[in-house]
Amino acid sequence: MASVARVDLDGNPIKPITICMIGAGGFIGSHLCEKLMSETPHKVLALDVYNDKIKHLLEPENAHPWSDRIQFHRLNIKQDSRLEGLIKMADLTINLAAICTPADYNTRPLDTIYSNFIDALPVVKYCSENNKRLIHFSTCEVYGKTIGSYLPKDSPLRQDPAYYVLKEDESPCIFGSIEKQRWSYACAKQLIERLIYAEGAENGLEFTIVRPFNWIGPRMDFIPGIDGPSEGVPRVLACFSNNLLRREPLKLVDGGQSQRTFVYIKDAIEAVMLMIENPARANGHIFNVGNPNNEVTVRQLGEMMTEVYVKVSGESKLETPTIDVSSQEFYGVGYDDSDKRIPDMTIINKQLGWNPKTSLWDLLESTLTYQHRTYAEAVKKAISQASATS
Ligand SMILES: NC(=O)c1ccc[n+]([C@@H]2O[C@H](COP(=O)([O-])OP(=O)(O)OC[C@H]3O[C@@H](n4cnc5c(N)ncnc54)[C@H](O)[C@@H]3O)[C@@H](O)[C@H]2O)c1
Ligand SMILES: O=C(O)[C@H]1O[C@H](OP(=O)(O)OP(=O)(O)OC[C@H]2O[C@@H](n3ccc(=O)[nH]c3=O)[C@H](O)[C@@H]2O)[C@H](O)[C@@H](O)[C@@H]1O
Repeated sequence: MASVARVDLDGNPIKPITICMIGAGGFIGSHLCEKLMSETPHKVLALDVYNDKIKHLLEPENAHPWSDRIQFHRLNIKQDSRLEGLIKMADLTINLAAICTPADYNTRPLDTIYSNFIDALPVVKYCSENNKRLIHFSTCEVYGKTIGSYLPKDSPLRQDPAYYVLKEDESPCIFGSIEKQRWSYACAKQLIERLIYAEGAENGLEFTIVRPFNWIGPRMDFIPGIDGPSEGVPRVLACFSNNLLRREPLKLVDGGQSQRTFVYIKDAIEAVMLMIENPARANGHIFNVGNPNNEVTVRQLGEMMTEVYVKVSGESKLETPTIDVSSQEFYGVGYDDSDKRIPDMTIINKQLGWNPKTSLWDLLESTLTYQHRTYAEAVKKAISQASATS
């Protein structure tokens, strides 16, 4: 329910605003819309090509108290003359639209670059020309590889945080060669960040850039063959969930040695809310949003997800829970990987006082409970239909 006397971090009352949210039908957008509808008085113009993940917020038969505060506009920002008008109607634009699954970066590099750079250009331009605030979603991938990854394997400096902790205002962006098309996404995101920063410096655009570090939770991506293409390759949470639901071994790319820090989507959404409602503290900043305490190798993630799934589903563990696959076999030519991603939290702590709360075990428990409840029956049905026709 929208509360009456909501105040910002400086004790000032928060005025209701209208937000133009582009990519509102995706994973992050769906959680942000849910939060804005259930806990604030703000209005959302929700733009996307799809709305399946926010249908529960839009259906009139549910007679939600917020039904006059959310409006869905089905449009593709690549070619739609309504975009500028919608940005003008809002106080703030949040741009989430992007191709952001690694399986696409090396196999559809042109679509990836167009989506993450070219298609975002008009959004930045309209915000700048109409003096509208912009919160743009970039990625932790703009850091690329750590400095430490270039040191000799046995160098003691690899243990020194100066060589791996990622800082918004200091760390370089280190990508592989052009043949490693994996970096097409990170490079496009870096250039749009630079363009937004330049619009701020030269034309006074009020902007905030968000660099998410592996946000995960319910509604992330799709389960192949159930609510997405059978041959599709989603991000790791959905890949491993799919394997667990189908009782197949989890595939560890190049031995699962890469490291990631995972943050629960609900914790991360709190950070975005603080940015929305504290413009004076958020404008002009780039924020890492992640959980430095939840670091694991991908192999450890697979092992933990296996344990958690046994607990929430009541099913037994496979004799061979994981298998190794090469990145070339799994993603094709041109794949490369970030070795390690630990966010420095100094800036977000200082500006917004935000800290993540949820441990990796707890966030996997609630997420895999959701995956099991949502998909287990459908997966069983699909498997039995496939065996009946083969
Ligand atoms: N989830 C994460 O941990 C994470 C990490 C780093 C960066 N990000 C960034 O955050 C943003 C949102 O990520 P997500 O995980 O919610 O992804 P998502 O794929 O679930 O959501 C993106 C949404 O944008 C929409 N979209 C894409 N192109 C569009 C277009 N041309 N016109 C209209 N809508 C379009 C898609 O339909 C989709 O619903 C992306 O910019 C992504 O690069 C996410
Ligand atoms: O989430 C983020 O912060 C960013 O990073 C992700 O990149 P990445 O973490 O590499 O993507 P995942 O698909 O989640 O893969 C994580 C790791 O698991 C591995 N993996 C993935 C899938 C699988 O089945 N097995 C497996 O070992 C990958 O090779 C990679 O090392 C995506 O690029 C973006 O969504 C986003 O910008």
